[in-house]
Amino acid sequence: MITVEKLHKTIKKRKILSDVTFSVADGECVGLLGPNGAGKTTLLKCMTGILQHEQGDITFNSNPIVQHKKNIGYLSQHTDFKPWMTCEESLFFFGKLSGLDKTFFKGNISAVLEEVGLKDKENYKVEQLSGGMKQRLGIAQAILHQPLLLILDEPVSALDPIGRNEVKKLIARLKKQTTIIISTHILDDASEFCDRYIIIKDGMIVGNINDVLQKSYRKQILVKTGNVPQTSEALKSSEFEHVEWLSPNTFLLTGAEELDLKKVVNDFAAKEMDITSIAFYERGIEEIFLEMVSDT
Ligand SMILES: Nc1ncnc2c1ncn2[C@@H]1O[C@H](COP(=O)(O)OP(=O)(O)OP(=O)(O)O)[C@@H](O)[C@H]1O
Repeated sequence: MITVEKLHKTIKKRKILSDVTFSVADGECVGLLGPNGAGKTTLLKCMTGILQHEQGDITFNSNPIVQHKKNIGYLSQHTDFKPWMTCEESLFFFGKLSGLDKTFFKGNISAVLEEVGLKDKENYKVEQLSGGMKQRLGIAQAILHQPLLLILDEPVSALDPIGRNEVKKLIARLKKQTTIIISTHILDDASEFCDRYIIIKDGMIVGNINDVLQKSYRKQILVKTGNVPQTSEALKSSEFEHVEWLSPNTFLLTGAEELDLKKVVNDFAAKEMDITSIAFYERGIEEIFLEMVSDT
């Protein structure tokens, strides 16, 4: 379990993180989402010990996280591989640079390259790799020492759809064996592997999308209808808090409390409304994210 409690970080006299508190359970894959400049990279760097925070605590299984550096794998937003080195040499170089035990990680390089799907590229130079392959090499470097916690800063944002797909598949595999915290701008991608999302804005945690999803579920029903004039009349007499027409024959019902779908269907049937489809409306994470980070 990782906990971040009342974290404050100032850079050049400017407050970058304020009172940041959250926790991540073992085995979770948590998305850290926020607009540009929200403080995601700063937060992740504080968690890896690259940056020092001035107030607050970050713990890993109840101990200060700095004592657990060997259990953390980190992929920074911009990898710094040398173009002339091969994949194998790159991993060896970075393993040595981060003070890993040589005998251990040397034997592990082959297995890790296999894990990220680069086994047949071990003698390729970095300059010969595609964007997706480079990012997978970055992840290989982050998992070389078999960390318990993997921190990935924007692993997919700079990639084309093919590269994104390669990296997404890899993350989906890794989440079965490691706790992952991942910052990203691409919400659709995040929804493919994240169990939960933490939203950060202006250096503060503004909420948890899952709480909003849970609270709003069953309060809205999306209906498609064939007989619009009669439908409009029937809705006037109903108990719904709000009716929003999304297209000439589609409307969204909002209840003050959770709605009973079966009852609504029966009521509409009694009023002889021609309903072609009816279901609870599930809001997307993008919609909720934009609402949470908007200034209005
Ligand atoms: N070394 C630094 N010197 C000055 N300001 C900095 C420094 N590092 C970060 N900042 C500022 O801190 C704020 C948060 O930056 P950070 O990189 O953590 O945000 P982010 O959410 O990761 O952004 P992005 O999504 O654009 O990568 C920004 O306003 C940034 O300009």
